[in-house]
Amino acid sequence: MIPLLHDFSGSRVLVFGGGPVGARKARRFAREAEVVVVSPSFADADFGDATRKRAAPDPAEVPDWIDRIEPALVVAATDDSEVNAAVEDAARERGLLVNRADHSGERAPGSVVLPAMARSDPVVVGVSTQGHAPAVSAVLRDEIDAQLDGAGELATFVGALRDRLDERDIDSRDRRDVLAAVAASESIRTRLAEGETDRAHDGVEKLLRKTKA
Ligand SMILES: C[C@@]1(CC(=O)O)c2cc3[nH]c(cc4nc(cc5[nH]c(cc(n2)[C@H]1CCC(=O)O)[C@@](C)(CC(=O)O)[C@@H]5CCC(=O)O)C(CC(=O)O)=C4CCC(=O)O)c(CCC(=O)O)c3CC(=O)O
Ligand SMILES: NC(=O)C1=CN([C@@H]2O[C@H](COP(=O)(O)OP(=O)(O)OC[C@H]3O[C@@H](n4cnc5c(N)ncnc54)[C@H](O)[C@@H]3O)[C@@H](O)[C@H]2O)C=CC1
Repeated sequence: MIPLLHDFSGSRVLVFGGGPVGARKARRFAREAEVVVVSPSFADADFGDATRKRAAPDPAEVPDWIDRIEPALVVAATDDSEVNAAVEDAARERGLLVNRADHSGERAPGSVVLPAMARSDPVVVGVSTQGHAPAVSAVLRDEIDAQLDGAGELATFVGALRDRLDERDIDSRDRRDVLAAVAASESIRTRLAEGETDRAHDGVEKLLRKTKA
């Protein structure tokens, strides 16, 4: 399996199953997609901004739900494996992305796994065991999360620096060297994490003088 980032803004996601797992998936996707959760009952959990529809479709009724909602991705998170299988089949027939929450290990071709995630926007890290051991993904995610201090600020800062360098007369090799040096600079990252943006800019100027840019 290959990790990809997919932008779901403007898309719909349909979740079958309103238990804790359906809620977790709904919350995740509701950050940017319009999410609908179909279930006969809903756990006392945070579903983000998802719309809840109370219904218990049997396997034969699943395709109709998908055709009505027109999602880009479908999640099968019920506790009924026949319903989950019908969700997977109907999604696949329609060429939609499908995440099946009740399967691990060997995956059907074309299936989607949700990784454990650590974020320091705009930096995002996903960890997966390709379905084999989700608890391991969660532990590794916690370890990575502890290392992300200042990562988001650094990415935002270096992104803006790229634009500023485009306005300077700097050759492309020097540009790359400066960006790599700033990205790797512990002191600039620490200053940014502490909100000392001016001092981070001083650090950049020092590096630029070294490359005579
Ligand atoms: C294949 C996958 C499908 C998918 O994409 O959903 C899947 C499948 C299954 N999970 C099961 C169990 C658990 N899942 C978790 C936790 C998480 N599971 C997540 C993802 C995935 N789980 C995908 C693979 C990810 C990868 O590649 O590593 C995370 C990372 C992301 C998320 O779900 O958002 C999230 C961490 C969230 C976070 O902390 O952020 C815990 C730990 C806990 O709850 O504390 C347990 C109990 C311990 C255990 O059993 O290992 C079971 C058995 C159910 C049963 O037997 O009842 C199945 C089905 C099966 O094994 O058949
Ligand atoms: N991916 C993951 O991280 C995990 C996956 N699982 C798997 O995911 C499944 C769901 O986990 P939980 O939320 O903990 O289970 P749960 O049993 O608490 O919730 C299942 C939900 O599905 C609903 N449901 C039942 N029939 C339905 C139908 N025909 N249509 C729509 N909804 C229906 C139920 O009303 C309930 O709200 C489990 O059966 C298990 O196989 C379990 C733990 C973690």
